[in-house]
Formats: sequence, structure tokens, C-alpha cells
Amino acid sequence: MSHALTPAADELLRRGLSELSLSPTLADPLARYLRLMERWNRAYNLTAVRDFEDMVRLHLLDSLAVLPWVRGPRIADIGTGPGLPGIPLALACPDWQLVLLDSGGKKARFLRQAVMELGIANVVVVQDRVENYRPDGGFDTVISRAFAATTTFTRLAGHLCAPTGRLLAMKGRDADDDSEALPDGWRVVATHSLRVPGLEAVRHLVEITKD
Ligand SMILES: C[S@@+](CC[C@H](N)C(=O)[O-])C[C@H]1O[C@@H](n2cnc3c(N)ncnc32)[C@H](O)[C@@H]1O
Repeated sequence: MSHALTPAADELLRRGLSELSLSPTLADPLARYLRLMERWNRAYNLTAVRDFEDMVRLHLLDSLAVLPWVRGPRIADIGTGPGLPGIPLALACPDWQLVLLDSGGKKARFLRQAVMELGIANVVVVQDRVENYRPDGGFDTVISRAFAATTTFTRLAGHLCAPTGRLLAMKGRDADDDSEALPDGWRVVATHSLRVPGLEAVRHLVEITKD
């Protein structure tokens, strides 16, 4: 069965994967994920982005563009919503183990369905508030997109990092440089400017580590 989006969205996805030096075989599972999101969006209001081309650019390629800075194998995606950036990262890196965490019940229900329907074996969905989540081990990378200001993210999710782990905050055009207000013991090591295929605007990725 074909999982095509629209000809223009499929082409954008194929071209974007190539620009990011990722395998073209990812196009099919990523398209299935978007189709599922679009189907559930009617009842669950998962994303305000409804057009497939925009979803490819703003959801899939934006999530995958951070890959060079993500260190595995244990990743946590905080406030993942419909699975962003977690699901695209999990599909691209099947050897990593990802926890996708969101406090919302509808998000968690959608994610569990997506993981099952897409046969994704390397994702665990957790419905919890990040500040209450106390897993057994720490994560190599704790990432978030559109979750909170950098300082809030650090305060709420810092406890999830392994001793050598990093926080990665995905930001839009502005990196919201509130790094001076970071909790004691944390510092911004770098703010990376990213180009996302198909998007004009530059994105930022703030990398935070323990002192
Ligand atoms: C704006 S959405 C971003 C969703 C997704 N990361 C994206 O980029 O599309 C923020 C998400 O954070 C979740 N959230 C807010 N506060 C949270 C908390 N304290 N713990 C866990 N999730 C939380 C919300 O339920 C929501 O799904």
C-alpha cells in the first residue's frame, strides 16, 4: 500500500532527506507517521500545521536537522506532543532508545498508537509531568522543541541527564538567550545555527551541560 502524501510533499521530503544525508528509505515510514497525525488531528488537535508540505518542512525536516548534535544511545524528548522531534529521530536511528514524554493524555494515546502502527521498537511513551519523572538511569541527550524557555527546560529536565549527558533546546529564529538565568551548575556550551531544508529561516539549537 502506498503511503504517499502529495506529489509536492513527497518530493520535498525526498529532497530534504538527501540534503540531510539521510537514507531515502526513511521517506515511507515518515510519510505514514504524517498521515496518521493528520488522521488523528481531526479529533485530537495534535498540530496546527495541516498542510502536508508544511508538515514535512516544519515537523519532519526540522526534527531531523538536529541529528548531528544528538548523542545516543539514550534519548529523552520532553514535551514531545505528537512525537516531535522524537518519532523522526527514532525512525532515523533505530539503534537508539528513546523516551517520548508528555503530560497530555491525548498525546500519549496518539503516540502509543503511532508506535504500534508503525512498528517502532525503540520508543517508550511516558505520560507524566517532566518534573515528576524519575527514571532508573540518566539520558545521554535530553531534547525538547517548543517546550519552554531554556532556563525552565533546564530546571525541569536537568535531573534526567546522565553525568556526561546534555540538554538540547530546539529554538526558532531567536535562541531566547536567557542562559545567564540558568540554574546553578549549568551552562550553555554552544548555540548552533541550523539550516532546515525547505525553510528560509535559520533555526537554533542550544546545547547545555553541567559545569
Ligand atoms: C507546544 S507543545 C510542543 C510539542 C512538540 N515538541 C512540537 O515541537 O510540536 C508543548 C508540549 O509540552 C507538554 N508539556 C507542557 N508542560 C509539560 C510538563 N511539565 N511535563 C511534560 N510535558 C509537558 C504539552 O502537553 C505539549 O504537548
